[in-house]
Formats: sequence, structure tokens, C-alpha cells
Amino acid sequence: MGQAVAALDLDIALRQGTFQVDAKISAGPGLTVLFGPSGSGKSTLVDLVAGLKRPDRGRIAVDGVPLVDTAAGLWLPPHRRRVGYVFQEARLLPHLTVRQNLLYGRWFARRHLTPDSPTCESVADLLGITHLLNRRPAALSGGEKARVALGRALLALPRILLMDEPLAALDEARKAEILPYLERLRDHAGLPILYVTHAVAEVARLATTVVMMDQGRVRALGAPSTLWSRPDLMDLTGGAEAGALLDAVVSHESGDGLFALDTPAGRILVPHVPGHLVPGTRTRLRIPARDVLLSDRPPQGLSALNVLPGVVDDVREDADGSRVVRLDCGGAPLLARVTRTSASVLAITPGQPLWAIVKAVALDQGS
Ligand SMILES: Nc1ncnc2c1ncn2[C@@H]1O[C@H](COP(=O)(O)OP(=O)(O)OP(=O)(O)O)[C@@H](O)[C@H]1O
Repeated sequence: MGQAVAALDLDIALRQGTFQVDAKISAGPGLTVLFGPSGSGKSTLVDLVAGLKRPDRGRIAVDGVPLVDTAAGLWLPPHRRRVGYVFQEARLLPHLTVRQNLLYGRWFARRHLTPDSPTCESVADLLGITHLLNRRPAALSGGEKARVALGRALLALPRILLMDEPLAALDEARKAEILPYLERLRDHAGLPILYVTHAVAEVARLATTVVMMDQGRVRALGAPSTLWSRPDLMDLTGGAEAGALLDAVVSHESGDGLFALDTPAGRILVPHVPGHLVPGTRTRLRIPARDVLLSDRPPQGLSALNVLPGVVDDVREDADGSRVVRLDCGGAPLLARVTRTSASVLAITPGQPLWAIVKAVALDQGS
């Protein structure tokens, strides 16, 4: 059996000014998040895939199709790459209806149409914009415009979809409106997505794979729950948003409007989130370290629903002097942020058994 072809295969070097990008990525299907501090090279990688920047050396292939290969003298110009680039602002044509805007994307793809290609109708259905097809952009909300822009990109039959912080310009309500459609794209559009974000909530909800960028290089690549549990990456995953990402399966409704989710760390109860928690569904939970309390004995008489026993396996001091404690809960990591005083009162040391108390409201329901 031959080796599976990576959805995205990239091995490039580029110097721009004093900044050197040297990155090697091999990612499977689904949605790959580029994550890392400002200036770490995320947009540069997206631009390299789009063909807006040219590497000094290297190769980029999507589903085995090479887009650039300096050793072979290959350089496909941007318009021949069939990449869908979704920008922060929708950039719709104001004088055209939604249907015409969608078909504008299709025009560029006319030579690549097959009987299986998505249609204007199927894409409108996927993105929930069928009822908007005859409107003009001026009569759309920000979230609706963003969905039309996604549809236009899809109808151009791209090999890969590139999204550079697509939600950054939207308020929380608009983000919440778009996220389910991004999940549907990831699961049903059948094409790889390369997605830049700084937001851990988007990683939790959307990422199949995460590439951690740091100073132009790939620090780590892997599943979100794995990378967010690694102490050596805390400088990138930590800070105010430090927390654990746990893969979970929805088990059952437990009454009182609560749902039981099975995670490697144990059973966790979460409040109902409309339309999402169907038993058997795979999901991901984000548990911020600041919302986890620690106790050196099983807590009694507390209203918190989720108490998980664990063993301390790492303690680090954060920039503000607080301690981030990593607990091993049955093989899965949980992070808790405690003050320096609490850490010394509990005399927290590796190997010590502790109980993590997670406030139900602190749980953030993901994909
Ligand atoms: N044309 C250019 N010439 C010189 N330096 C550049 C050029 N474009 C980008 N850079 C530098 O390359 C580095 C990486 O930039 P890039 O935009 O890829 O980072 P980023 O991780 O996407 O950041 P952010 O999260 O802030 O968008 C930065 O230091 C930037 O100043």
C-alpha cells in the first residue's frame, strides 16, 4: 500500500527583511490551524500557499498537486493554483445579488466542473443562505456577508481554502453565528482548510490539526488536545488563556438541563447548548486554567458539579507570579491557575494527589 498523500505538504524557506521563515508542515485532511504569536510567520505561510509570496527555496503541494517547487523550477501563479482565499472582510460585489456573487466564483472554475462539483444550490444550503439568494450585499448582516464570501470561494472549486483570521473583525454574536458553518465546511466540503487564528476558542472548536508557529519556525504540530497539554509549549498556549482542551463524547442528558460528556479525564457535566449535544457526538471541551480550583482532599458541600481527581505532574510560574499546575487526571491533562499563596498553602509538588474542581459554567462547548 502506498503512503497516504498529505492534504498539505509544505517545506519552504523565505527571507523577508530580517525575518527568516523556515517551515515544514505535513497535515492531513480537515482544518489545520496556524497558531502562534504576532509576527511568527502565519500570514506569510498563507501567502506562500496562495502564491502571493515566493519562497527562496522549497516545495508546496496540496493533495499531492505541486504548486511550487523551486528545485524543479515550478511556479504556479496565484490564478492557476485554485486556492480559495477568504478575507476578514467579505469583499462582495455590491451591484450583484447574492446568487450573482456566488456564481462569480463559479465563473473562474468553469473549466474544472465535474458532475460531482458543488452547485450554487448545494453551497447555499450548506451555508444556510438559500433565502438570501436574491438580495444584494447592502441588505445582509456581517455574518451573512461572511457566509456568502465563503460560498463564493467554494464555488470556485478550490483545492484548498485559506482563511486568515476570518472572524477577527466580527463581534461575539456574529462569530457564534459563523462557527457552525465553518464546522460544516470542515466536515462536508471535502477540501483541506488552512486557518489562521489567535483565538483558543476557535482552535477548540474547529481544529483538526494545529501548527504552532514561533519566530518563523514550526515549534510543534499535532492534535489540539495533545499540544495544549504539553508543558514545554506553555509559553505559546499559556498566558491568560491557558487551559486544557479535552476530546469528549456526548453521553446522555442527565436531567436538570445538563449533559454528561465522557472525556479521558472522567465524566464532565455541561449545561445544555442548543442544537449541539446529541448523544454519541464527538466534541471538544476547553477548560480554562483560571476556572479550575484545587483541593488537597475530596471537596464536600460544594455546588460545583465537576470534581476530578488527579496527580500533579508539573508546576510552573507564570509571568504574573501565579502558578499553572498541570494535573494528570487518568492520563488526560487538566490545568489550574492558582496564586502563589495557594500554591504554598497546598504545598503543591509533582506526584501529589489533588482534586480539581471545575465550575460547570466554565466549560466551553466545542465542535
Ligand atoms: N514584505 C515584507 N518585508 C519584510 N518583512 C516582512 C514582510 N512581510 C512580513 N514581514 C515580517 O515577517 C514577519 C512575519 O509576519 P507575518 O505577517 O507572517 O506574521 P503573523 O504571524 O501572521 O502575525 P500576525 O499574527 O500579527 O498577523 C513579521 O516580522 C513581519 O514584520
